[in-house]
Amino acid sequence: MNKILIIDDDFAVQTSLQLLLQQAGFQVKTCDSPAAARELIPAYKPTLIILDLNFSIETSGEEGMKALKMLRSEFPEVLIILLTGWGTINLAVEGMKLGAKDFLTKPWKNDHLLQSIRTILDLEEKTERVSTRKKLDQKFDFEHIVGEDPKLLSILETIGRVAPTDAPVLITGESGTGKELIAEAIHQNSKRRIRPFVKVNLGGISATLFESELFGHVRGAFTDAKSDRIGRFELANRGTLFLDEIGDLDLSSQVKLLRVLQDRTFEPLGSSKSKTVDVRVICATNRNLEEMVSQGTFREDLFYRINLISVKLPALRERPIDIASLATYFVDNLKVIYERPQLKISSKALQWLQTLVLPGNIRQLKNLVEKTILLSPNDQLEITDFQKNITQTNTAPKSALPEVGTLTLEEMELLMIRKAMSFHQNNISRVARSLGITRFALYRRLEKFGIPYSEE
Ligand SMILES: Nc1ncnc2c1ncn2[C@@H]1O[C@H](COP(=O)(O)OP(=O)(O)OP(=O)(O)O)[C@@H](O)[C@H]1O
Repeated sequence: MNKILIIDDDFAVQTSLQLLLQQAGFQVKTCDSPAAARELIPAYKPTLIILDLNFSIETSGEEGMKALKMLRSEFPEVLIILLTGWGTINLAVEGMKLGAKDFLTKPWKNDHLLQSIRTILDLEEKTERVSTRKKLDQKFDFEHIVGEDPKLLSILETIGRVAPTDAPVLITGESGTGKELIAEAIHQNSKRRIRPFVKVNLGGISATLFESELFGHVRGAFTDAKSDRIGRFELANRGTLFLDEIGDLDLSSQVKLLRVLQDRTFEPLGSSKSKTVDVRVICATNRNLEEMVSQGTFREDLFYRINLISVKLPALRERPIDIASLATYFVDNLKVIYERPQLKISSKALQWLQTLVLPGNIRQLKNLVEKTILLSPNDQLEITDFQKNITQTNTAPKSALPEVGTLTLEEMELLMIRKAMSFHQNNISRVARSLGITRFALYRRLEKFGIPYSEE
């Protein structure tokens, strides 16, 4: 049984938490100071500690932070959840940086607290690593997600593991890398799957629209509000809310979002009646939120609230081994839709597709395949069929170097190797010669980038 220790100098808080957690099946002890906790922990060996940051002797929270530092350094294996008031939420953010697993604001909601504890314990327990696609498919439902690149497999492993918990997930990655697909897969593999998956695109949304869209409004709340409207939070109740382009949200909306994520309550625009919801939140963005936090354009507390788990999807150019299976998958789907059962891609064309620079990632590859199918009368699609549908900017740079900042040196190296492989039809000696390296050095790089080859 998991053991919990509550550290709080308020007797009322101690008893109410103890009662709640015991009823939920945990073994619980309480103490009223960090010093007492230090005595107790070695013998009691709690799995998780709930630490109140605001001891009543002083309200700045400094005492609580000192306690957290002590606990992290002396008992690093114990999981810690912080309790804090709204006034000191910045301390909780500092606490997350020091290794606390989550923070809750007072007054806490019992079910929210229990959910947070269970999620954190669950995540700690299931650390088993699965490595092959086959194994993952036996355990989870990733039906529409194609790919075997190790970077993708490790992402699928993570989302499979966290899907059943209520942990918020932040998905980052360039446009078209499959963020929405991953969000859907998390929902699909969770116990919320029979409930709604609601998507909201926050890109370019104004502050008023944000409120009425997410929280709903009552009739007359503003000039155009002719009738009541249910917000997306309520629609997603007991399901999953997918907030796309979270990095585009303005600061005043960020604070409103933080409140509802903290308290799980909100008021529709124009209403004073609070509503409570049970929603799992998944966010996505192609922006760098950490950088935005340091520039002050994204709230740090919101950042910590939404990314208990974060996954970064690789760009398609970082997982070229999946290009062939993705293209084949799109053809297999489209041949049914367009009633052309004989459609396929020649192996030369599949190899050629792997040499393309596709800044629009999987979406661009999908569009290219579809356009080619629509415009080509042939059942076997060849390089020339694809070439007609791809604009110059999409193909590998021919003479000029790409813009600074668009590619790293390593990505450039990978592109040049792929281009040379394609040009010399995988003849290793010629490829090595054209790149000015030895065959041995080329093999090493082919291994590193996971480019298939046959030894000479
Ligand atoms: N691994 C994959 N297997 C099959 N199809 C995929 C895969 N990843 C993405 N796709 C397809 O590529 C298209 C783009 O994916 P998606 O919309 O999820 O990307 P995104 O990262 O959310 O893009 P944006 O940032 O522009 O919103 C979709 O049609 C999706 O079904």
